[in-house]
Amino acid sequence: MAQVLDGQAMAARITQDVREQVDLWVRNGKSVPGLAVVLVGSDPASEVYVRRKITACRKAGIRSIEHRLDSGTQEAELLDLIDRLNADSHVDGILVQLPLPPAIDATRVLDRIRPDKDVDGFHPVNVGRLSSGTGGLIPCTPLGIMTLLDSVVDDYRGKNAVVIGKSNIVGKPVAMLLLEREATVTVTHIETLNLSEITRQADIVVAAAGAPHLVRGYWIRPGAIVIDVGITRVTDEGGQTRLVGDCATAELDHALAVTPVPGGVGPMTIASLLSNTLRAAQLRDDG
Ligand SMILES: Nc1nc2c(c(=O)[nH]1)N[C@@H](CN(C=O)c1ccc(C(=O)N[C@@H](CCC(=O)O)C(=O)O)cc1)CN2
Ligand SMILES: [Mg+2]
Repeated sequence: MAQVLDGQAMAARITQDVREQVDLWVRNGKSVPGLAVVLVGSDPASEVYVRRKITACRKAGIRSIEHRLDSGTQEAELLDLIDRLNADSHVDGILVQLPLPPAIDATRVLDRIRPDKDVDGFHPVNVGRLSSGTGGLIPCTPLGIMTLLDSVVDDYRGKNAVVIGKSNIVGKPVAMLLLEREATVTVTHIETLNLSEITRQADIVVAAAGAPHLVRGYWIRPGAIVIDVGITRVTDEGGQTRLVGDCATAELDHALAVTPVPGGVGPMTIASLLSNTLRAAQLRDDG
């Protein structure tokens, strides 16, 4: 049987660890780290994620400040809010929940966030730092994936890692992080030909295509590690909805380790946001 990497349990440990570091930070006379959470519109999934982020902040002793704007908000109004949060010394991290309504240019909004408050790691300065291996804030899902992988991989050198998906949020940054550890990285996507032949060469597969059960048992070689990033809500014949990952996990008994959906990468995304917020507060304090 493959080991199931319990993201929920690992996220709870990270939250506790951040809590202890925040308490120490405050005992040393520093101000409580603050995270501004911006939600535009009422996308149901975004509502769930934002709620979870705010609950996680409370558990970690981080002050969260919620800014909810209606779906008709003008881009200028949102940029104005970002400017105010950038200038507010009580705000260490700024998070704009994605997706934004189509009328708003998400790139323009994310580029407006001060790089040192960009706890999502989406600003071009942080993207550039990640690709040049020179620090910066790392996007939350890739950071969570690396923490999960680190629990089963000692040394990435000589390992073949295949990433499925080329998004700016997951695929590209996780490829950079794996490359930084000196894994041999292949980035593939939904248009890649002979995908299963490529994944069969992999020691590590990160599936982030958003395609339910794309990765079948025969795609994975015995002893490989499989990280399932996809979360798709499907409705079965009885009208019941459930979450399905990118991997047919029931066919992966021969893997060394797999992440479940739900309860794998998702909770680690939120835990990584807490670590990034504390880090942003510390980096800003250090000057
Ligand atoms: N500003 C950002 N927007 C988005 C990000 C992000 O990192 N920053 N990532 C995703 C959504 N996301 C966080 O925001 C996220 C997705 C999923 C989970 C999660 O815990 N999933 C659960 C299942 C959830 C459910 O029951 O529906 C799991 O996998 O166990 C957390 C955060 C896009 N937007
Ligand atoms: Mg402060």
